[in-house]
Amino acid sequence: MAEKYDYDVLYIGAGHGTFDGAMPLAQKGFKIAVVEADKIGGTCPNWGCNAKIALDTPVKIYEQQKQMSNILEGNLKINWKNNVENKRKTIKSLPDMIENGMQSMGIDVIKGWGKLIDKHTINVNDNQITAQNIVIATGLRPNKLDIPGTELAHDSKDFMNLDEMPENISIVGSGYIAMEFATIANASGANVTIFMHSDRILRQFYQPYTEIIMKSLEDKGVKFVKSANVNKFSKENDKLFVEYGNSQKQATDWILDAAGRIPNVENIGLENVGVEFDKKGIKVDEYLRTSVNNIYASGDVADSGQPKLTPTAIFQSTYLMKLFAKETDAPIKYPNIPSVGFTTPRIAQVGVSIDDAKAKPEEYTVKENDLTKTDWYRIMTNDTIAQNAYVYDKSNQLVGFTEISNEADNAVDSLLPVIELKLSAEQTGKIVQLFPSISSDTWGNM
Ligand SMILES: Cc1cc2nc3c(=O)[nH]c(=O)nc-3n(C[C@H](O)[C@H](O)[C@H](O)COP(=O)(O)OP(=O)(O)OC[C@H]3O[C@@H](n4cnc5c(N)ncnc54)[C@H](O)[C@@H]3O)c2cc1C
Ligand SMILES: NC(=O)c1ccc[n+]([C@@H]2O[C@H](COP(=O)([O-])OP(=O)(O)OC[C@H]3O[C@@H](n4cnc5c(N)ncnc54)[C@H](O)[C@@H]3O)[C@@H](O)[C@H]2O)c1
Repeated sequence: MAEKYDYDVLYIGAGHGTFDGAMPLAQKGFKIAVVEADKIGGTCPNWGCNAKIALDTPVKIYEQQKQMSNILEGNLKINWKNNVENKRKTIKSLPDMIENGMQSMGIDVIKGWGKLIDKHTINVNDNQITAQNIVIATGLRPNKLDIPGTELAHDSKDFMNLDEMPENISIVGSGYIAMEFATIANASGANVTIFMHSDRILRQFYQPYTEIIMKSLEDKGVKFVKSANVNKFSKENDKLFVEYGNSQKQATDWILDAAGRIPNVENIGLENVGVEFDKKGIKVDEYLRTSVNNIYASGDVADSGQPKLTPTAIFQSTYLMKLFAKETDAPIKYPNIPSVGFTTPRIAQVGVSIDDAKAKPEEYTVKENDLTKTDWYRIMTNDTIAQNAYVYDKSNQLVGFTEISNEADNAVDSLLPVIELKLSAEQTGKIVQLFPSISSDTWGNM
């Protein structure tokens, strides 16, 4: 293939929006190049999911051993230096593993900044490379607050590479990154203050549950400043300050700006070829095609209306593989994409949310459970927070599920086939789980 052009498909960016689809496409005989300006693998392995979960795993264990202090003796604590070192060790091999994987399938991996010159050509390292189809998968970057002193604040990447845990940390924002990193910093001994834009945390999730997470963090010493209106970061002598509200000011040692992430759409030549974009990302149709017919967008940079998460990026890059290989000519049809906040306890959901179900009682019924009272599994670990809610449609089909508990991620994962494949009661009745296990509890309550 690829007679007229150097490549059949050229990807800009080497994250999940690219490699999950590019590798099987190369295996099918397509000639492929991947251009990456930074670390192979992109955000998720290096600065996102994998890096974060490596730091968080000791935090979950630390919180659970505190719950079992009636049985376990001694006071364990988190050694931050060791935690960061272990995280570095754990993820170190991932970029090479992904690069070797791509190369072994015949993909040319090109290190450098890719920029569109025309609809079939990109410039990288002063070389022009042509391709029949181009996929832009350049991801997101932190949205630095546009306020005086913004350069005094740090981002999530900096947090995960802190050599010492500062005594006092201020976090601006109350989304995924703010809440997950507040959980980690608090368990690691820092005094954490969260400066909220509004009065809600983790706004994608069911508010009564997120309020429980907020209360739980408050009980552990985290301070929340609601509707803070942070307007300046400043430095006097060696002390940093977060200035907010009406001339209020708080001293701190380290500031995490977690006020969201924005698409990488600049300086990649989108304007040169007429690829349309706005602040939500690159506009795509239901084939992930941009406004230029041989240029596609995948993963976080695409404004696809889907949550900007790794499962979305994997699904999109895999869909493009099938489209390019002519294994499908159908528009992309998304599965129910699950999401989880890795706080302790976790909050996770899939399918129809509790809010949407309660807003349409004529369409849905919601069955809520307090698992700390009825679920011996959680009683054993002394969990004080464990609730879930099953959403059914009028035919009694399970269409949504939300849980707040230490095992919420596993509970949601176990129900995905029931929701996605619309398994009937007869079908689910044919399946028995391991016992005791989270999925046996989760299915048993269904
Ligand atoms: C702290 C943090 C924690 C997260 N935790 C989770 C989680 O637990 N679960 C989850 O599902 N999601 C999580 N996410 C989100 C997840 O990481 C992203 O959804 C996923 O990585 C998106 O993949 P992508 O390929 O679209 O973009 P990215 O992985 O960001 O890859 C884009 C790549 O493009 C490269 N690039 C950009 N411009 C150019 C150019 N011009 N030329 C060449 N290369 C270029 C970049 O260097 C980057 O490597 C987290 C994100 C962060 C920041
Ligand atoms: N567990 C996970 O799946 C996970 C974890 C971390 C990150 N992510 C992904 O990474 C991306 C970024 O996460 P995030 O936490 O940065 O984004 P987010 O959108 O979850 O949160 C952004 C926060 O910034 C606040 N904010 C916005 N503008 C502000 C302003 N001007 N001043 C103060 N606060 C402001 C918002 O109110 C919100 O609380 C998301 O796409 C998310 O899906 C996912």
